[in-house]
Amino acid sequence: MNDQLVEKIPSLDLHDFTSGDAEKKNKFVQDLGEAFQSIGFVAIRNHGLSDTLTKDLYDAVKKFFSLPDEIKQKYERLDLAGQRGYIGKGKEHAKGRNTGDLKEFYHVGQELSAAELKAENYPANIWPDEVPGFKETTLTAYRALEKAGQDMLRAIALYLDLPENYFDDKVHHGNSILRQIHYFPIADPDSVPADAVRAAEHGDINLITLLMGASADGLQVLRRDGKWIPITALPEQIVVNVGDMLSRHTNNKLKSTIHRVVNPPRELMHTSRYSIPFFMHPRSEMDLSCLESCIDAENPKAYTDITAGDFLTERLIELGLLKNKK
Ligand SMILES: O=C(O)CCC(=O)C(=O)O
Ligand SMILES: [Fe+2]
Repeated sequence: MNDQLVEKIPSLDLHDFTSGDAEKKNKFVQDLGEAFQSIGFVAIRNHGLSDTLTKDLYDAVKKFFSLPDEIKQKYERLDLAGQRGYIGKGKEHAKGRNTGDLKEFYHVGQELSAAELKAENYPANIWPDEVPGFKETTLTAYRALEKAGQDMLRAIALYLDLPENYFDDKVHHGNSILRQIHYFPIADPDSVPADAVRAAEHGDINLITLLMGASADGLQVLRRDGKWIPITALPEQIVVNVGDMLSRHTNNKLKSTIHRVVNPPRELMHTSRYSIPFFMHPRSEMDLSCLESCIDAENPKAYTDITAGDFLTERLIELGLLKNKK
């Protein structure tokens, strides 16, 4: 068990894992595993997203969010539980809260043929007509992040003494979501509920999250001793963290660390913040039961058995995105 209390999240180079150098690969696996057993977050470079792609993606996202609310609302489909398209201001709240977050966002999932979507039981993507290039750029980024996520999961599998390809078939056509977020400007800070924040503290639902744009101020992670640590990623890095599904599957060996996005100082509330997390989900049928190798006398089994699909449904109800049908 790694008991270090770090002041900043560790930085790793994904090229060390993929370059074919066995020594570097082993070190990457160990460093990643130790980081995920303690702070639950790392910053990664050489993740496969070019500067041009990142810039094009942000340009498209900024264009979309600058459209009038009435136009954006054309792409809001609340019957899809916020799983595709636009989700309006204040609609999502963190688990255990009622006040909505100060954000609007857009969700993109797997782009598959109609037959494949039906087989997986996924809704089709929704694309805005008003922003040329939005679809192409978003899908290119989706695929690059999915590839980087697959490499990260291979490293995690090795750290857990599982076959390197353990997660491969589980994430093939997985229910992953690219979330483009706009923390919108607020002209009068007194006009929003006093306890409203950009993103209230939460753990992510999925296996791992790959986050573009965390370098802008605001993102903080909760260290084990209760101290909030600001994330300071470099422009060329993306941040990768453990989500609740992976934490559950490893019986809490890997940590899904609570994080939040705090509001800027009052005089900067009129400014925007953008970020783009990729939530890497497995296929709905993945069994998230705690791995036997992570259960022992000191670490008794902490969770009941559940599939990824059922776990997601449970959490979407808790987030206010899915109405409880019971
Ligand atoms: O905006 C960020 O930096 C983080 C967003 C986040 O944690 C989330 O959407 O789950
Ligand atoms: Fe998050």
